[in-house]
Amino acid sequence: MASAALRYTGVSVGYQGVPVLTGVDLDLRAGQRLVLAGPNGAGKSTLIKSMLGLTQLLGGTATVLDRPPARARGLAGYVPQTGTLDADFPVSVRQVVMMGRYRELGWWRPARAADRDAVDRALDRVGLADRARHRFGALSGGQRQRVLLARALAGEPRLLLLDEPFNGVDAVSQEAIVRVLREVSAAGTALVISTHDLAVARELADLICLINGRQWAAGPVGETLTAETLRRAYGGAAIEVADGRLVVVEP
Ligand SMILES: Nc1ncnc2c1ncn2[C@@H]1O[C@H](COP(=O)(O)OP(=O)(O)OP(=O)(O)O)[C@@H](O)[C@H]1O
Repeated sequence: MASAALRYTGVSVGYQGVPVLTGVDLDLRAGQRLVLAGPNGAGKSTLIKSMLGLTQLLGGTATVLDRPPARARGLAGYVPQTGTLDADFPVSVRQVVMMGRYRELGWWRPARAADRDAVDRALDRVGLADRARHRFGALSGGQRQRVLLARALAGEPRLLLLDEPFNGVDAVSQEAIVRVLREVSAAGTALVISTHDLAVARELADLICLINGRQWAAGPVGETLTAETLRRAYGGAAIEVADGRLVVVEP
């Protein structure tokens, strides 16, 4: 049984042969939560997409669930940045979550009892079972994000990738998402979560990878989110205030 969810060694990623992020070393195991932290444009989305084989690997070696990234695409759950699924598209919440079963099912086959059960469990988990028949586009931004999380969970992935899952999300939905992420990691799913919000990073991470064009630090939270590494990664002043929260003032 494979144990490595992710293994990156000296990885560079980019577009049209030009790197936007270099020097990435990652080792993620079952049940661990890795936060990719860095300012806007740091390369967080690019790095997450590389884990699905969607951006070009320009150097180093990368395996995802012990395979080349492109071959892990159907196996890893993915919650893209909000706005990538058109809210006007006339589909129900249940139909969106059922898309998470297409790997099992093939999109052309009718859903089986096991698929319907997985969809029910996923909707229940994010607290939206009572919205199953509602139109996806009629939900709030936070609820839509929970539906997209349910879609990824319906595939019962061993690795779950979330790109800025709290952007445009209200406090109630954020709390619900944090709770679910803790539950699924406790049950053995490895998580990668990108965020520019260091308070969120601190709250959720077992491991942090601090990036901005290159990897500046990676490891356990206490060793990684120091004022010094933050100052380097953000290129500005990082101030640790009295309650232990870090504030970054970008130049
Ligand atoms: N398709 C693309 N082609 C060329 N360059 C791109 C492409 N997508 C992103 N980039 C560039 O790669 C760099 C990293 O972008 P990326 O979206 O990965 O950062 P990010 O940390 O996710 O930022 P944000 O928080 O703003 O989404 C940026 O300089 C961006 O302009």
